[in-house]
Formats: sequence, structure tokens, C-alpha cells
Amino acid sequence: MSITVLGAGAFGTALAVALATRGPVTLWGRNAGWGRENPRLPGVTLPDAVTVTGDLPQAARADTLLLALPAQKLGVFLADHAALLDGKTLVSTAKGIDLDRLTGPSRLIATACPAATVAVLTGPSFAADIARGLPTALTLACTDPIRSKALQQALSTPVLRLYRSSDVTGAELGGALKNVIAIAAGTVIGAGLGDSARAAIITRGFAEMTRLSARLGAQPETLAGLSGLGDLMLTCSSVQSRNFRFGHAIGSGTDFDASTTVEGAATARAVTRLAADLGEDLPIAAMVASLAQGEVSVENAMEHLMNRPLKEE
Ligand SMILES: NC(=O)c1ccc[n+]([C@@H]2O[C@H](COP(=O)([O-])OP(=O)(O)OC[C@H]3O[C@@H](n4cnc5c(N)ncnc54)[C@H](O)[C@@H]3O)[C@@H](O)[C@H]2O)c1
Ligand SMILES: O=P(O)(O)OC[C@H](O)CO
Repeated sequence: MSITVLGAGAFGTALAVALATRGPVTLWGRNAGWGRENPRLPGVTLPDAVTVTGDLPQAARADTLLLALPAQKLGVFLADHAALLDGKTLVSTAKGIDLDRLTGPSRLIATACPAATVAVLTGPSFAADIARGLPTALTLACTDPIRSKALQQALSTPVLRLYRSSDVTGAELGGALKNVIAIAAGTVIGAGLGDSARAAIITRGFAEMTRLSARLGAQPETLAGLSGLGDLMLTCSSVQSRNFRFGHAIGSGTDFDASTTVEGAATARAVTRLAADLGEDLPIAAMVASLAQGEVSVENAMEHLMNRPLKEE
């Protein structure tokens, strides 16, 4: 299997480094002139087995392409380059819901590239950890059982352990929705509301994740796995997470670099629209959408959440 990673941000670069322990990997980036150390992943020197290129037609010759672009950029990228990508095995690593189309990466791929085999690679994993070779476990979701096993074999290493799933919808929703809840958790901690409040927001946030995912066709057990609960735990508990740090900045009223990829901000807005269409009540996601757009103060948002009508768990 020949492998190219499309998208030379922190995660694409980390995946290329990890997979280079198995053989040659091509890493394509639109700005690929930074040499052997990507400023998005400082302190990591690319091994010789990684070829960096800005030539997309050449990079897309591989049969398996890992898409490591932000979710809000993926739809246009796929549409622009469908002629190069269709018919390939396309593995999305993006953790978000497209705000314009209200859909996850797998449907974006299937729409733009109907002849492609679609897979999703997701789960608790910071780029820096993967690039350092720290032990990591991920979910590889694909509905084609033969292709799924082949991908699992090809993308696993002694320190990167992939579990298979056929629930593509559940796997990608877990990864997208946990980013929204991580912003909420960061906000709680940034505002000094304490660890008990964080535990409450994570747990009630998980209830929102499973409720919406079930309405969209996901299996509950997928949400309880690495791609859902596992990634939720990681992202809500670590300052390595950009989503958590973004929330922390909101909660503490401090500045945040707007060029940082924070998937949960746009995804919260997408989730709020999806929930309205489905008649689902997702108060934490709605709160994150409002906070991220500066429409509500942290104090008012928390007061609103705490004073909703009392209910059964
Ligand atoms: N960083 C992590 O730890 C991590 C872990 C797992 C999953 N992810 C997911 O991977 C995805 C990418 O995140 P990241 O951390 O690599 O982000 P990043 O901000 O480090 O990099 C994003 C990359 O996408 C490129 N890009 C943006 N728009 C583009 C376009 N239109 N065409 C081509 N390239 C474009 C940028 O140039 C940049 O290199 C996100 O969905 C994220 O949730 C990230
Ligand atoms: O830095 P974040 O918040 O985008 O999180 C990175 C990964 O998704 C963690 O699994």
C-alpha cells in the first residue's frame, strides 16, 4: 500500500513521522518549503523516509491518501481536487462538522469522490505524542471489511495501535463533538469554577454527544470507545488541547491566537443548527456556540445552564 498524507499541519506531519517507521511516506502541504522541521510541530525532525512535496498531482498518485486538513477546509479541497482523489482510499483525520453543509468528513468525501473508499482515523492523540513515538490507540472506521483490515495493518505500528470499527458515523461524530465539550471544559477551568464543575460539564456533554449521535445513526458503543469517550477524556483534561485552551481563554478573559485550529468553535455552531433541525436540546453545545462568537458572557452562560428546569439524569 502506498501512502500519502495530504495536509502538512501538526497532525499530518505527526502521522507521516509515525508511518515512516514502516516505510516511505509522502507528505503534501500547500506551503511545504520549511525543510525538515515543520514549525507547526516544533522539535520534530522528519526522518529520511518522509518525502515532503508541494506537488499535489505527484503526491496523489499513492493508492491511500490520509486527509489531515481542518474540517472546515475539507469540502472545498475535495471539490477542487476531486479528479485527482476519486477512486482512491481516502482516510479522514478531521474532527469537525462542516458548517455550510452540516455534515462530517465522510459524507464530504463520498459526495465529492463517489468512487473513493472512505475511512476515518480518529481517537485520543496529540500530534506531539504521536511524533515522539509515545503509545497511542486509535479507531479506524470503514464500512468495507476487507479494506478496513488492510488499512488497520498498514497504519498500525508497534506504538500506534488501531482498533477497527464499521461505524463511520459514530467514529467521526465522537471526534467532532468532543472538541465542543473540550471548549466548555476549558471555559469552566479558565473561569475558576473548579474540577467538580468540569466533571459535570464533561458528563452532561457526553450525554449530548451520545444523544445527537444516536439521532444521526451512530452506535452508542462507538461513542463509549476511543473515538468518543476516550478522546473526550483527553481533550477535556489537557492543556495540550487547542480546544481546551481556547475555552480557557474565554473563561479567563485572556487573548487567544486566532490562527490556531480550533475545530470545536465552528462545530458547535454546526451542532446547534443540526440539533434545531432535529428538535434536540443540546444546551452545552449551544452555550459553546454563543461563547465562541462572543454573544454571551461566561457568567450568564453558566447561570443559564444551572437554572434550566430540574430533570431526571
Ligand atoms: N493536532 C493534533 O493533535 C490532532 C490530533 C488528531 C486530529 N487532529 C485533527 O487533524 C485536523 C488538522 O489539524 P492539525 O492539528 O494538523 O491543524 P494545523 O493547524 O496544525 O494544520 C492545518 C494544516 O492544514 C493546512 N490547510 C488549511 N487549509 C488548507 C487548504 N485549503 N488546502 C490545503 N491545506 C490547507 C494548513 O496549511 C496547515 O498545514 C483537525 O481536524 C484536527 O482536529 C489533530
Ligand atoms: O488540540 P485539539 O484540541 O485539536 O485536540 C487534538 C486531538 O483531537 C486530541 O485527540
